[in-house]
Amino acid sequence: MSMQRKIAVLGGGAWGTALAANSRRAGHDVSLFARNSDTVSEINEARKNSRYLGDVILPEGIAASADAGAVLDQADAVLAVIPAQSLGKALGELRQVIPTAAPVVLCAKGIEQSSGRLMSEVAHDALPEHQIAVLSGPSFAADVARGFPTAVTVAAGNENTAAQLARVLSGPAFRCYSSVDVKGVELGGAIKNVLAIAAGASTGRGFGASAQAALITRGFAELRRLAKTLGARMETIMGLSGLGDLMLTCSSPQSRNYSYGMALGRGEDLTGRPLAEGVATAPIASELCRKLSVKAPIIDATAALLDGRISIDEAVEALLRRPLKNED
Ligand SMILES: NC(=O)C1=CN([C@@H]2O[C@H](COP(=O)(O)OP(=O)(O)OC[C@H]3O[C@@H](n4cnc5c(N)ncnc54)[C@H](OP(=O)(O)O)[C@@H]3O)[C@@H](O)[C@H]2O)C=CC1
Ligand SMILES: O=C(CO)COP(=O)(O)O
Repeated sequence: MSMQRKIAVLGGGAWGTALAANSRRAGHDVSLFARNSDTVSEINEARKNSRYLGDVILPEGIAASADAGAVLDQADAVLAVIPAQSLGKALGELRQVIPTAAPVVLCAKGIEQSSGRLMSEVAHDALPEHQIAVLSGPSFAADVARGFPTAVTVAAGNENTAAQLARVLSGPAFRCYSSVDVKGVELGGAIKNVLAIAAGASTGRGFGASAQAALITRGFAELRRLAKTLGARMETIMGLSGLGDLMLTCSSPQSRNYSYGMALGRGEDLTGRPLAEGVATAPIASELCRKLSVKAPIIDATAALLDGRISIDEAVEALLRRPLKNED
């Protein structure tokens, strides 16, 4: 059986375009829905998406369109690459035109601020008759768009669906591992963005590498606690979509969340910056932890910092002054 499929990508930003490029390199028929007509023409005519991916040249044959119905027609799999806070509304609007046989792979990393729902919960509510999967892991769009080696995890509740999607979405330099732990995979992606803002803020404020390592490690403990409480598997949290993505995002200014944190730490103007999903996820992640009685002082401090309730120095002082405890 030929592995060639029709892959429909929803979202013409950095990650949607990079995943379209990867799917094309994997030999699929690829169509991409972008709502911006300049993005559509540039992808079709110049094989570029300069607004989001600079001068990266995309593979031939990605068919971009602002007509979602045409993009989704006959699709075998759908990659939903719309930011977390807009995903529910967008999927609800597209429900009638997403083929019910096509699994919908969620690629956004975040928690819906208005409801506290994880992306899979948002999608199940918007598309109750579709199979939902998630793709997450350490993967900068620019790296994937350029065809640099990358590994991610694809999770679906059904083991065969996850394995099939991993086969279909893997490309020459893009290796997908499969998992049935949907919640674990999406939690890692959502929480690492919050922790990356904290790590970036620490760096931007001028604290050293030791502070950064402490924040990442203790932030990871908060992710583990939350994941355990929500029934995710620890192996997932220790894997690509958890620890792997945390390491990547908390250590590179290529990350928009980390660089947002750096700008915050330096006291720079934060208006007009690129998407940093952790900004919207931090307050709801903090609230979720509070509701579940999960101790998450770094997530809480990041939410308070973003909200302007405390300064970085006050946040650090409060973290350091907590009663001494066992390292668990
Ligand atoms: N960039 C990366 O390296 C990675 C990103 N991700 C995740 O992928 C998600 C998307 O990120 P990314 O692509 O980088 O973000 P970008 O900001 O680069 O692009 C977002 C895209 O989504 C479009 N969009 C927003 N709302 C809607 C909507 N309602 N309907 C249709 N399109 C919409 C925007 O359209 P317009 O251009 O018209 O504004 C834009 O093209 C995020 O959750 C991110 O965390 C995951 C892994 C890697
Ligand atoms: O999710 C990502 C890498 O895995 C991209 O991170 P940023 O959204 O912070 O750029």
